[in-house]
Amino acid sequence: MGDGTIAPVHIKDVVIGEGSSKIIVPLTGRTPDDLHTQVGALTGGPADIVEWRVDFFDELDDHASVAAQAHGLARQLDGTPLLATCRTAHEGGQAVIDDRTYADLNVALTESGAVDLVDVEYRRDPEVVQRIIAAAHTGGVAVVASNHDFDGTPDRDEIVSRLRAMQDLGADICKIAVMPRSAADVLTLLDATRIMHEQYATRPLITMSMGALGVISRLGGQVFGSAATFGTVGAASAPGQVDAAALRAVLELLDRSR
Ligand SMILES: O=C1C[C@@](O)(C(=O)O)C[C@@H](O)[C@@H]1O
Repeated sequence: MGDGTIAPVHIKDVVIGEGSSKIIVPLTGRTPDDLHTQVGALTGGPADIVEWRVDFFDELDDHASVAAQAHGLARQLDGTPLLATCRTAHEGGQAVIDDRTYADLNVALTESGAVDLVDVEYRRDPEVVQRIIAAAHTGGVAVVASNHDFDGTPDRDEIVSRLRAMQDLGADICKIAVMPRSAADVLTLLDATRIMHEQYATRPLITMSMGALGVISRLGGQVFGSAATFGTVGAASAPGQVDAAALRAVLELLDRSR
């Protein structure tokens, strides 16, 4: 049981789980040149954290090249924390890889020394998940355990139980994205976030209801206990993400009213 105390996660100058919701901007470039251009467009913008969606990268199979690209991004980001995410096709991403390759890739990323956080799909093979979490923690990389449901919204207890399972695995941050079919589904996600945050969480959560119906959860999720939200500078990485600058304006408005 959580006792209402969430341990914030400190990544460079950013504290997740304290203060305003953090804005995470995804990069979806396929080549080093595309990625360089995308990072260039972030300068002076609202990104607190940048997510590299490694599954979009053309050279995904070459782990040395992935690690080199991570270093290139970290250099160009110059202090903005970097989250590496390989989203598999099981969870709505581009990567069609087996669990062992998934583990090798994520371990290579954590051992590169270039990334600050790594996304781990907690429903991959349990040994694989443990291997990545151990490697990340050995290297001082924070683990964002994740789960995506692009087909629908599980019921409230199921969402809470998935977030609790991620926490029990030793994740530093627990994240879930679900697809609403109705306004009630959006409320289900928000209420599950609230229950988890108030009753069980000992670490920060990131939750969102995707698609057009779910946008409200990306704007106001922090009221219910979501510590970060994804917004775009250019291309989106999931349905329902809104422009990061507009998102910043909304977050500031909410902060001013609190
Ligand atoms: O897990 C998430 C959340 C996300 O799917 C979203 O809905 O904003 C976007 C992904 O890039 C990220 O890895």
